[in-house]
Amino acid sequence: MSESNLPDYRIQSEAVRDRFARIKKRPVTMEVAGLSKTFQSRHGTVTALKDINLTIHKREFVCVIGPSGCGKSTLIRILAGLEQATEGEVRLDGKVVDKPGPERGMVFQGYTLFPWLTVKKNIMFGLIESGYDKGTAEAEARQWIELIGLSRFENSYPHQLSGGMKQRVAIARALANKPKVLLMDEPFGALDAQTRSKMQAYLMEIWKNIDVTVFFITHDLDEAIYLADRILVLKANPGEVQEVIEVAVPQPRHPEQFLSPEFIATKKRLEELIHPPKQDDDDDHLNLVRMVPVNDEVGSVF
Ligand SMILES: Nc1ncnc2c1ncn2[C@@H]1O[C@H](COP(=O)(O)OP(=O)(O)OP(=O)(O)O)[C@@H](O)[C@H]1O
Repeated sequence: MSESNLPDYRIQSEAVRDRFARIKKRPVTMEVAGLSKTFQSRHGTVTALKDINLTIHKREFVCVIGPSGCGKSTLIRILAGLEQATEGEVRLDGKVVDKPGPERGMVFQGYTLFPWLTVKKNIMFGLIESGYDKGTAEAEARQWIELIGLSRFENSYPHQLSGGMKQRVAIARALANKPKVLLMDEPFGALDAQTRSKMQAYLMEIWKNIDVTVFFITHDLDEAIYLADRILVLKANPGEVQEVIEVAVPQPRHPEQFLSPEFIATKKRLEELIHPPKQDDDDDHLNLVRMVPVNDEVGSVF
């Protein structure tokens, strides 16, 4: 499809409009209000986040995208309660977040499973911590292991699993505690392309069946469009909201939609926001100096 034939990325079909209207009527799960974060470093003050405002409704899937250094990880760490805001606040069901809590599950890129525990015991760990007796925790863990299709591996250790399997266990472990919000920081970033797309489809499938709100950071534009109801686009220096996009691609999502006009139009918009055309005065061009003479190529065109 040529660019001139693309629809405006903001145009929604009636079904998509209705879906967003329904989402907005749901209760607010998480609210980010006037959030700013500065760090003091050797080079001075870094404004990692500046005046971020966002309201996320129950069972919404929000993706965050932006160039390196725009504050994505800082934002998710503040939502997790691992980092404190300099200004503003985060509220979960109306309560201010100031420390980690069981109502927020986390899945990060590095496999955060306990290497010395089996799949089953990794999933049981949080359940026992939150007061389940061993028998109930074990029964609950088994249900999750079945749901993620790893029953044959319940007694395996993380090093015996592939990257995709480890992330499935990490997701199950986070969801077993029945969090209200699942915070995911580039959870599939370390996976090869094929495993990554399987994991995306798989996460969609789980999310359809579970009452959880998802906040998901990614560098991958296709991943953001495929997964998200809304995409929060940040810019760097300082980390500010550029745009919040309601994805016009209908739900439920399926891989054929990657070629749909709405998908391509949204991707084009994200590319414009994240990789704007270079200005002449940009100072990040390569300054290549030939270090050794390559006489046979002088004047040649290659
Ligand atoms: N503990 C810290 N001390 C000082 N500066 C920090 C600290 N943590 C983050 N920063 C700075 O804050 C800004 C945002 O960092 P952050 O890691 O949140 O960005 P990001 O969007 O997640 O980056 P990437 O996509 O590369 O992971 C960067 O300029 C970073 O150098």
